[in-house]
Amino acid sequence: MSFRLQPPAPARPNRCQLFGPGSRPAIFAKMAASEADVINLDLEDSVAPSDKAVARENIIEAISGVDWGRKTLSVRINGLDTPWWYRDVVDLLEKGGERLDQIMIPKVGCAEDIYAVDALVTAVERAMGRTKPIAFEVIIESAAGISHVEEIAKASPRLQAMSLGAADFAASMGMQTTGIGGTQENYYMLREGVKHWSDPWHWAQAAIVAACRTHGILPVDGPFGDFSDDEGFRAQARRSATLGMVGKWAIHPKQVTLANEVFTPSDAAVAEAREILEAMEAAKARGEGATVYKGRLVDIASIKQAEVIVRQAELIAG
Ligand SMILES: CCC(=O)SCCNC(=O)CCNC(=O)[C@H](O)C(C)(C)COP(=O)(O)OP(=O)(O)OC[C@H]1O[C@@H](n2cnc3c(N)ncnc32)[C@H](O)[C@@H]1OP(=O)(O)O
Ligand SMILES: O=CC(=O)O
Ligand SMILES: [Mg+2]
Repeated sequence: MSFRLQPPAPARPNRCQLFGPGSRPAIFAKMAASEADVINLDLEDSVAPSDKAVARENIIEAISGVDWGRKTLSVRINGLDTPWWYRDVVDLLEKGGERLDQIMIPKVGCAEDIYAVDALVTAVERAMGRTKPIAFEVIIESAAGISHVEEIAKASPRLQAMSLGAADFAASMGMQTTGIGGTQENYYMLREGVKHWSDPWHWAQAAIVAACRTHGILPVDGPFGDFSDDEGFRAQARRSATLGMVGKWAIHPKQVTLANEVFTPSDAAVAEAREILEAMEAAKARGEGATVYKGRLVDIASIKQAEVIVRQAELIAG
């Protein structure tokens, strides 16, 4: 470990973030009754421009009017390039009550975007005498966002989570696809006439995970658009979990179970992690830093790997 220690990410479950348009209040209670760890009420791209004001009112009413249980409650505000975002922030904080946990800032391109929202949020919080500071989460979904991902990750102590937004990211990068996440038909290598598909999201995900882990933020995989393709969702989510992401968005309620399944370590994985910790305890008692577990090397780094899995399981168990 460097002299500068890696800070821990917020200790809360974030396996699934369920989205719903703020212009569709009929689904709010269904969202609250879901098994998602985080609820994202949307004011941005799932809401038509003509519905922005009414969606804001719906959400303000629902923040205190719906029982959200122990879920993290987040509202996605409009982007900083729109005329709506400042009113989103001011009204949510002035009229929304203390139950709101988090604001999601979309399409961030640089640290100054976070600074601007932080300044406004701080002023309204002080004016209102709010006692619970609002947390931030951001979406990396543009060429500028991914280019400045590390400076964004350290932009504010309010920042708790960072998602990859595959749809806007693809558009901003000029990617030749209308698919939202997952396998892209034309992204393959050819060897002896056989196609081998690669993962076009991999590098952006890895950059996000590295920035998040450096600064103690939760890295999250964004939407998977084809909600009729459960296996496609699982495959995308498994790759994200393997890379270090802690959860994934659900854009339809049927994706919640899938995300929870993938981002909850299996009983077998937790049992194996605990066995590795025991094997290393025994090794330590013998004065050894390395030993053999099921025919393979485990050493002091394996303790940290096993602890990641055990900590995830404990966090989810509450
Ligand atoms: C891509 C880039 C992004 O920014 S993604 C994030 C922004 N997008 C969103 O928030 C979209 C969220 N999803 C939705 O609006 C809807 O799920 C869409 C995809 C339009 C499908 O809605 P709909 O045609 O009603 O689906 P359905 O008939 O299969 O619904 C079955 C039951 O589930 C309900 N439902 C629907 N959506 C949600 C939701 N997001 N959260 C909770 N419940 C939901 C429906 O009301 C329906 O319930 P019931 O069985 O009639 O009681
Ligand atoms: O906001 C999410 C996206 O994929 O775009
Ligand atoms: Mg987007």
